[in-house]
Amino acid sequence: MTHEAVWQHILEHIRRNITEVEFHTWFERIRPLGVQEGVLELAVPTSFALDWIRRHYAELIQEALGLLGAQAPRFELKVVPSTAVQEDIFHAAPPLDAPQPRLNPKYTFENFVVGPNNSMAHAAAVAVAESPGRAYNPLFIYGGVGLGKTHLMHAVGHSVAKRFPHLKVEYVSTETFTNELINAIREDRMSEFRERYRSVDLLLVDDIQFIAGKERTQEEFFHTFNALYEAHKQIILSSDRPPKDILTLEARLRSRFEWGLITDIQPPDLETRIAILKMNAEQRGLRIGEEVLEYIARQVTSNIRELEGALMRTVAYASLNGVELNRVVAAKALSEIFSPREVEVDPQEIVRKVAEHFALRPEDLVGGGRRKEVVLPRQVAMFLVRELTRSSLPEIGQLFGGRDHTTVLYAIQKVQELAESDREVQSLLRALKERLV
Ligand SMILES: Nc1ncnc2c1ncn2[C@@H]1O[C@H](COP(=O)(O)OP(=O)(O)OP(=O)(O)O)[C@@H](O)[C@H]1O
Repeated sequence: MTHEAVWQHILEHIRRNITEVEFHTWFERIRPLGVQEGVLELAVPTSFALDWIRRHYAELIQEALGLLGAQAPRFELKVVPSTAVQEDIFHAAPPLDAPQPRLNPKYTFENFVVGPNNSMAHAAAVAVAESPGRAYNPLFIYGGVGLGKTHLMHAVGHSVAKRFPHLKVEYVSTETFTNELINAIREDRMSEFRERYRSVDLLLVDDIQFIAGKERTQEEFFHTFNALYEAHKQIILSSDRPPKDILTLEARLRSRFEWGLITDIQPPDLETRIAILKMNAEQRGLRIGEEVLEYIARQVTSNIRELEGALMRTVAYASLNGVELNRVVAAKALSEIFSPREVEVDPQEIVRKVAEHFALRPEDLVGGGRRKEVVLPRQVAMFLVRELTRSSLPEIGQLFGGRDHTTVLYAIQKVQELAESDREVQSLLRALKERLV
């Protein structure tokens, strides 16, 4: 199974470096066969393809292998005529009688790990899936990049499609909605466009923040929204921020987005990250030790897509170099993508350590209290989270009880100033950092 992880990584690199047409023509039919003594074996469908790939893409494949940490990057091509065409999950041929919504088959409720960071959003999604159009309408899910918003939306889509096969489910990104609208206007097909979106029973719209500033799209979406809402059809929207923070959004749309339930997804804590990695490894048939999983989970704290990428990179690295996957190997595999400041630090751990140092409880630091004894420790904790993790200012604000990013910025500047003028603060920060990294 590990050779497939290696190949997926190589494909990602190749895809970034060639055109879609080239990728589709030459790479989608290649199948990884295995890794023998550090050599990756690949099956291609014809000898013509073998020749072409060897002549035109060998360097690119070697480069990708090198980036994965292969010491002596090598691969071998073999002709295997029966190689099936790789099925593109998003464009799998729909059955003739029922067009399937554009849903990723992997994004189901069964594959979604529930933790304290997403339990509200998950519960709301389940409720909506059980009685679409009746529970919360619209359901508005917001949260940072790669935290599972799309996954949850698709999970509702799958569940509804299974429970209520007669209902029509449509998933669309705001970008696609906008492009389709532009094309419909240009080609004089507006009534077809309207019919398409107003005839669905469950409409899932991803990244709705991108509607900001697009007047015509807002206008059209407003009417789609009203038509569906009035007919008790379910609408689910995802965004990287709550409606009130989407600037240049028409007031009438904003208020509609706020009619139902607004729920957020926060970055997962360490335990949830480990559980996600565990599930991922199991699904791919990989057996990976607890300590390796924990190590990876400590590296990537605020983006689950990156967390999964780190797991696959680690597996690929071990496989290509023919070594057993342990903590040291994982550290080597990830050392190039994570600079030292990001290594090993979990924001929650910073809060715990700082609280412990000042003989406070972690809840005191993330809570709303403004007692003098907690103000400086909280500012120090915010400063360290900024220094030692990749959390953004709004993410830090959220971690510390939903504070505004300007408060976080103020805290960081304050500690910075103190550190420059006060030796005691300097040594405090040094001591805390040593205990954390
Ligand atoms: N709770 C979870 N359990 C299991 N996998 C998860 C979970 N949350 C996210 N993932 C996985 O993380 C990856 C990123 O998730 P997703 O694309 O849904 O994020 P997103 O919030 O929509 O990101 P973006 O802001 O980039 O659109 C996906 O592979 C998804 O399956």
